[in-house]
Amino acid sequence: MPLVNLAVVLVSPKTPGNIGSAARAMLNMGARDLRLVAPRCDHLDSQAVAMAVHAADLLREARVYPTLREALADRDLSVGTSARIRADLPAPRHPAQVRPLVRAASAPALVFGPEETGLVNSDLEQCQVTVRVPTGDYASLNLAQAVLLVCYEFLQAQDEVPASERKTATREEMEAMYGHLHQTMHLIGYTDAVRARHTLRLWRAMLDRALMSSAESRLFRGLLRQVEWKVRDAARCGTVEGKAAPADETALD
Ligand SMILES: C[S@@+](CC[C@H](N)C(=O)[O-])C[C@H]1O[C@@H](n2cnc3c(N)ncnc32)[C@H](O)[C@@H]1O
Repeated sequence: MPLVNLAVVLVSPKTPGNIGSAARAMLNMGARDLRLVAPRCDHLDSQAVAMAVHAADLLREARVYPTLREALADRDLSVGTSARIRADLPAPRHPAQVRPLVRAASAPALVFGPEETGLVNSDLEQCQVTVRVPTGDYASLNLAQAVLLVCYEFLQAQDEVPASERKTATREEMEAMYGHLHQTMHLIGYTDAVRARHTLRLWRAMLDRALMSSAESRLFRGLLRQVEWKVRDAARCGTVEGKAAPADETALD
């Protein structure tokens, strides 16, 4: 079965040959949707076309985005990839461990980083999960080889069970929800400008694990709207019902 609706996102790739080889690897695994975020070279360069071989159409059809957020907006699962383990982010998983997530998704994306540096933390924060292909001591795979291996793993997952009918929230809906959560946290004094990023990161990791549906993300935002309304109404009337939570109950970070 081909990887019907999988998008492969290359963030800021530098070398045309790598983009062409990545396109070839995608076609090998049955994926066709290539997305480039702020590429640093021409993806239709002759070297890219030569390395793509029969996948040159994927290069011609590739879409270019200014930001990762825009490239992921219509996706319901985004999986980051990294050769490195980062101290300040959740540990990456073995690719086989994300099979249940892949099976639940109807519009997944795989995100790969630039050749020299890999994805930065703010890119990985936009992914529900990060995977790392186990290797020998030298962990850094060539970009196209990483695309081939991780797409292969996705293919195995999709082959096991047909895609679910459940409508998982898109990344655009989830990002809008996180923006709303951020705003509400500030309004109620749950966090401040210094701690906000870290606090939100903890909440994002927890809520991303829930694989919310569109309806559930709207339900959550309904709760946030009610909190906002209540706080503003109390401020208008000069009363606040109930007590604020003790500091140690809210201080997760
Ligand atoms: C050449 S690597 C970048 C290496 C970079 N020095 C780093 O430490 O992340 C280019 C991209 O291939 C993917 N990649 C390379 N090795 C990987 C591995 N072992 N597991 C998962 N992805 C890998 C990642 O997307 C990475 O950003």
